[in-house]
Order: sequence, then C-alpha cells, then structure tokens
Amino acid sequence: MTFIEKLSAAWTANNSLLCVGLDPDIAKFPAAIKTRPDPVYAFCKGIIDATADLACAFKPQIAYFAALRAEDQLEALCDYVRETYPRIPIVLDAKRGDIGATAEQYAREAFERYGADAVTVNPYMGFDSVAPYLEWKDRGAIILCRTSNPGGSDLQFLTADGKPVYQHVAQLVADKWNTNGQCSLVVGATFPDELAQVRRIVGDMPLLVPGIGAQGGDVQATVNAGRTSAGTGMMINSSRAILYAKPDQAAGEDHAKAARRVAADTRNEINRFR
Ligand SMILES: O=c1ccn([C@@H]2O[C@H](COP(=O)(O)O)[C@@H](O)[C@H]2O)c(=O)[nH]1
Repeated sequence: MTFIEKLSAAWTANNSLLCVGLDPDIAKFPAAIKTRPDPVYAFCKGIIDATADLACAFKPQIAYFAALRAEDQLEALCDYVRETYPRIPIVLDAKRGDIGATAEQYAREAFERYGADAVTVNPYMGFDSVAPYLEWKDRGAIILCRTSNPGGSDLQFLTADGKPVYQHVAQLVADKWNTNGQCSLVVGATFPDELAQVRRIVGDMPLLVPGIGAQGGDVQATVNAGRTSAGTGMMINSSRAILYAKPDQAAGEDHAKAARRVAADTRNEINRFR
C-alpha cells in the first residue's frame, strides 16, 4: 500500500483528519515516566495507544528524539506503530534538505531505519535534493511550502516572477515533482488564506497542516480553506496541546486519558466543519 492509499484509508477508518504529533519533552513528562529506563518510548507509546482510533497519522518530530539521544526509542516506537496499528501512517518530521548523495542517506534513514511512510523535506536546494526521496515509489515526500511560523514569511512570501515563493513551490510540486503521486505539502494552519491558495493550485493533493492547538490556528478557518471536495485532503497536526493536556484529576484522568480527551475534541471539532 502506498503512503497516499494508507492515508486515505485512515481518513475513512477513523473518520479523522487529525495527525497526532509526537514531540517528547522529558521535562513535561509525568514523574512516574521520567524515571523509567525508556521514558521517551513509554510516554509516546501511551499517547499512541490512547489516540490510535482518533488519528489519521502519527508525526514524530525527530529533533525531540535526537536531542535526548533517543533515536533507538524512536525506532522502537515506529516498529510498535507498524506492528500494532498498521493502518496508521507514520510521518517522520525531519525537514531534511541536502545535495543528492546526502539526501539518499536521509531517505534511507527515514524509510529504512524508521520505516516511515512519509518524511518532511525542505525544497530550498531544488529538485535534485528532493529526487532521492521520490526513488522510494510507495513513500511520501512532504515538502515545506508555507510553514506555520511567523518567520516563514521572510522567504516564502517574497515575490518572484509575479507571485510569492510558496506558490512557486506548490506549482512546482503539483506540475513537475510529484512523479509518483506520493507528494504532499506543508502549509500552516496559521495562514488560512495561503492554505486556500495552495489548495487551488494543487487540486486534491494531501496537505500536512500544523499550527492548530499550541500555535493558535483556527480550526474552522483551516478546514474551510484546506479541505477537498470530498471533505478530506489534510493531516491537521496537533502536538503539544494533545501530549501535555492537563489531566482532570477529579475525573481520575492520567496524562494519556487527558491526551485522548483533547485528541477526541480536536478530531470532532475538525469534523464539524468538513
Ligand atoms: O510549518 C511547520 C512545519 C512543522 N511544524 C511541526 O509541527 C509540530 C507542531 O507542534 P505544536 O505543538 O502543535 O505546535 C512541531 O513538531 C513542529 O516542528 C510546524 O509547527 N510548522
């Protein structure tokens, strides 16, 4: 099954456009997990088990694992997702970008070492830096287009040949780079007008849309701007708002139950506007 087939099936099976981000920050873990020998694995596994029926994808952000020297725990988590929830795609958020020979190694890291279904890629170095990911015919390359951070405007909003750079990226990927039909774009929920522009340019191409939750993006505006005519087409990511949801102690919640509650609320809010 290709990345896009798997994603489409997960949209339907879980009636969800919610991508659950895995950004483990040990300082925010519950005390009982901090002292375990594999705290990153234990924390993320709890979140995965609590949200697997609510998510269309899981998105581990590699920097959080690497900073903790926990790449082995990321490998184990990816194995766990593939074995236990084989219908949920794994999107490795790595935002790599380098010359072709090095990009080949980054692609092997994402697709062989971690077994990811898709990986985020930086297009700044051009097509030959993206091509090695496209050699993996069934895997996804999710290319940065209009990122959710304020500084994304510094370059992505510059005008070149009469239109902003992010629109050139969307057009290039839609017209030329999407050789296997497995490409996707990153477009921030914090910029719904640009999200709507990108949707017009790329047709039904799936979009990874971070920026709701902790970054404050508006869910209704995001869904209105980014959904396809089928009411799908997006992996709307939320990480910190789900991972570190405050347990309702009166209701006997632990961190995983709190994460599930927020994930369910977010999935349902997205669905209200599809
Ligand atoms: O434009 C982008 C691209 C990627 N991200 C990543 O998504 C999550 C967002 O986390 P929240 O806690 O929901 O804010 C994080 O891993 C970023 O690295 C993004 O935010 N914007």
